[in-house]
Amino acid sequence: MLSRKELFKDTLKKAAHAWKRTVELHLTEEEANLLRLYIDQPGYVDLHWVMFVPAIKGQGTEEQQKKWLTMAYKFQIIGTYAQTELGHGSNVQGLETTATFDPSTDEFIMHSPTLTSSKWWPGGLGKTSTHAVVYARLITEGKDYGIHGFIMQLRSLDDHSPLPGITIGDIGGKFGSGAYNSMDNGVMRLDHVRIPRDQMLMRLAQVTREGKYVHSDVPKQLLYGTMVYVRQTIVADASRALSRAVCIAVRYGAIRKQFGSKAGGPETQVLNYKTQQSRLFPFLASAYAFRFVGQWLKWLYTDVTQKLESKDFSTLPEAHACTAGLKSVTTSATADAIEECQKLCGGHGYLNSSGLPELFAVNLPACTYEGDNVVLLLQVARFLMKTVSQVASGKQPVGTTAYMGNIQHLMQCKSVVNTVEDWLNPAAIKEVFEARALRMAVNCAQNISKAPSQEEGFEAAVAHVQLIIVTKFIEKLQEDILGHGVKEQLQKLCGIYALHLIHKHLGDFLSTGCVTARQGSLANERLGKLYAQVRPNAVALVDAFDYTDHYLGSALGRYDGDVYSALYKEAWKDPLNETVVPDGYQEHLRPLLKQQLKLSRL
Ligand SMILES: CCCCCCCCCCCCCCC/C=C/C(=O)SCCNC(=O)CCNC(=O)[C@H](O)C(C)(C)COP(=O)(O)OP(=O)(O)OC[C@H]1O[C@@H](n2cnc3c(N)ncnc32)[C@H](O)[C@@H]1OP(=O)(O)O
Ligand SMILES: Cc1cc2nc3c(=O)[nH]c(=O)nc-3n(C[C@H](O)[C@H](O)[C@H](O)COP(=O)(O)OP(=O)(O)OC[C@H]3O[C@@H](n4cnc5c(N)ncnc54)[C@H](O)[C@@H]3O)c2cc1C
Repeated sequence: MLSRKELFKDTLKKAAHAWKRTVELHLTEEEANLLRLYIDQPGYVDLHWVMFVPAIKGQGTEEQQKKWLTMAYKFQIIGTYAQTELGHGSNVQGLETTATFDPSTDEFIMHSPTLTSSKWWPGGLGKTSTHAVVYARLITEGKDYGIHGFIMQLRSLDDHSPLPGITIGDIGGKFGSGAYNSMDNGVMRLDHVRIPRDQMLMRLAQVTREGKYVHSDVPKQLLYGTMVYVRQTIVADASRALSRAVCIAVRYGAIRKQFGSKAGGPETQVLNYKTQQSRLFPFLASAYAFRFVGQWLKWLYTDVTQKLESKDFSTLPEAHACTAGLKSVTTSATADAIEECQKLCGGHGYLNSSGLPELFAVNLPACTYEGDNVVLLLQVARFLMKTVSQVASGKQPVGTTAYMGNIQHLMQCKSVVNTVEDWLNPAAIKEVFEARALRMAVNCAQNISKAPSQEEGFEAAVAHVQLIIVTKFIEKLQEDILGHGVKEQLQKLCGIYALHLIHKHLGDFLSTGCVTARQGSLANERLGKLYAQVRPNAVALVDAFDYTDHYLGSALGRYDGDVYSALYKEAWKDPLNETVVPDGYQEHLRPLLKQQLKLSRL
């Protein structure tokens, strides 16, 4: 119910309080992250910690890190990540902002040469950030060396006014009433702003005092390293958002009753309807699947980072493909699922008090930021095409593409599934997912030489990423899992996750010959049985997410199930209910009613 200005100020207040508590309680970095996570309101601090600091860590020299991170860690400066422009977001190489080296003063001149080169979108840029890592085309000795990162001070540290030559503001209201409107996404134009040479982030490349451009021995793709880091964290965000929506829809489904009353008996809980289960339980399974794959991705990222530190860059392409692909598949699935959860809750799901509209509006842009999901899947396709060609030339693939080394078998194998129970076998499931992913990638690679098809590459990428998620779920179940019966429940969810994908993408599985129509129908039968088996534990499986009512923010998802009183109470809090007769009655309603009354008497 807050206006945009009030909402923004509220975000500043919360962020300042969280920082105060972080310092007072000597929180570790991980604890401070959790605190920000549970504040649960997008704000400038996200960009500061999640992008500005990592960009300097990844692209700055040791000296630069020492200088800037010391201030950033103490919040003496607030930073953002200013990459996207009005004219270009996905195509990073198409950015237009220039950083021209002037050897006479040992400075870079930062400039926005066109309207489309205005920086546009960076979070916190609009009203808050004092500094930014700005991405611009480096020009020295008359030559354009492409996009590089530069640290710029944007606002005075005394009175917060923009520095000379910098025009800066907020880009305006966004989707939803609250949601991302707490964030001051900004616009910025630069008019020949001078910065010292040593504010170019120089780990990847340097410009000497004389203006010579010098490459480092690290790959230039590390320029994109911050995005890899954030994409990895977004997978965990997606799993969290999805589990919140599912928690609301499952709990409400157990409370809501419609039809089915015979001879005055109780009506049916909507969660017992098969159609409700087949729409909702795949989301429950996905929430767990995304959590496990998110944990694995965090491990992968840490492993790659350690390798990079010792100058081993071999796993960078795989890390890029995994983070891009998983960010894309999990955020798209999550946005779709939250929207569907709204429908699963019927009319009440459409109320703000259900918590679902806000959850949807906050998570929808994750499909776009940190890389548009389609663009990112096309990157995965590019990686797969390269891997297929390496396999063809005898190279043994590793990591998440290791399965491609089994090409002889996977290109011609037939699924062993013969009964409904056979679909309980993780090896049988894994084999059909591997065969589908490989055959789609190989078909795409073969067709590329004839007529390049983006869609084919996109579909192959989706199949590969789904295989990763299924595989990581199966691997998770091979670990020791505490708690009586917990593993059995997770096995059922793993089955639901995999089989619902077979159901959804049956066309792929059939057309690549991985399963027959009969096997497809056995998978559906198995899926129906799994839904029935999960139903008794569905509420416990969402309670296990351990969300407080406060964090869930939903009248429908309350732990105590007292949904109707909560909805009723929430309704009365609406500002429209502050007066019995609404504002506007005297000016607009009363004259109208009186007029009609007069007319009817004529
Ligand atoms: C931790 C807890 C926190 C708790 C707090 C809770 C809060 C949570 C907050 C979450 C915060 C989220 C905030 C979001 C704010 C949003 C920020 C942004 O959106 S920033 C802007 C993001 N922009 C993008 O993502 C742009 C997308 N575009 C690209 O990445 C690239 O342009 C492209 C990859 C699409 C194309 O690159 P380009 O160089 O033009 O083309 P190529 O395709 O030829 O690629 C060349 C070569 O490089 C490889 N490559 C590409 N990207 C990477 C990479 N990232 N890493 C490694 N390698 C990469 C590519 O594969 C090619 O390799 P090759 O061998 O030649 O095939
Ligand atoms: C809430 C939010 C916060 C953001 N925060 C920041 C930030 O802090 N810092 C920052 O720098 N940026 C930020 N961004 C910008 C964001 O990174 C870009 O919007 C994103 O990278 C997508 O780029 P675009 O907007 O140029 O989309 P476009 O690339 O213009 O996409 C438009 C359409 O074209 C399609 N398309 C584009 N290229 C291709 C292709 N090669 N093949 C097929 N289809 C294609 C896309 O799929 C999409 O459907 C933010 C964006 C949002 C929404």
